[in-house]
Amino acid sequence: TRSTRPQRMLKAVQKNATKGNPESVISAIDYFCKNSEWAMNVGDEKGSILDSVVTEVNPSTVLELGTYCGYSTVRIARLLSPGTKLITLEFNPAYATVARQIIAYAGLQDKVTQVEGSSADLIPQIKERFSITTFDFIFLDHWKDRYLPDIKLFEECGLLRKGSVLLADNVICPGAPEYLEYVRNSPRYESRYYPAHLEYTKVEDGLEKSVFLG
Ligand SMILES: O=c1[nH]cnc2c(O)c(F)c(-c3ccc(F)cc3)cc12
Ligand SMILES: [Mg+2]
Repeated sequence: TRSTRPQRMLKAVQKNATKGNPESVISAIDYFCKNSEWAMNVGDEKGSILDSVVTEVNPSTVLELGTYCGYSTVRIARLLSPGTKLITLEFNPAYATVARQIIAYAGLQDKVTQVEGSSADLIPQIKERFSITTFDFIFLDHWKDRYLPDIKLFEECGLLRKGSVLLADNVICPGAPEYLEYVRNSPRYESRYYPAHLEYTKVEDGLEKSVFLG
């Protein structure tokens, strides 16, 4: 039976990247998406913005919503301080299976805890299951309709502290207008938009960075 796009992406990583070299894994995926098949990785332009925010925050506790094939997981994990782990959540088991192999190929499996399921189910379990009090950094890249309910869930579950940074992908395309309206008008957040483009295209998109003010 025909392979899936994530499986073909994994093959491209295994063929073109160097095992244990995260930069080469990132480059191999970007090359595949620019020259073979578009895929919904955050990409190199928005990925560089992600890198700069992660480096600035230097987080001890990290959550990613939406693993997909692990591209942004690798981008984030490669920048974390020794001993720091990130939790990444994926709803689609086929995506999670490919991500596990791509993260392992990059040699970053010890810095990543993969969880399969829905954010609505996972978020209320995090404190208990992972002994986390609050997150320093959260990357929202799962489903635009879950951005707003999930940020409210973070607040309700006490997972944010003064200074927690949330970075959301795709706030323009496909777009998360209700989320933007909330973080930009709530007195509890300081929000800033980073303009960029939809991965591997000229279409406008960008990242919204929102700092929880407590
Ligand atoms: O569902 C998504 N989850 C997370 N990230 C996405 C993304 O970065 C996209 F570009 C897109 C996307 C898909 C098809 C398009 F035509 C445009 C954007 C979707 C997602
Ligand atoms: Mg995205």
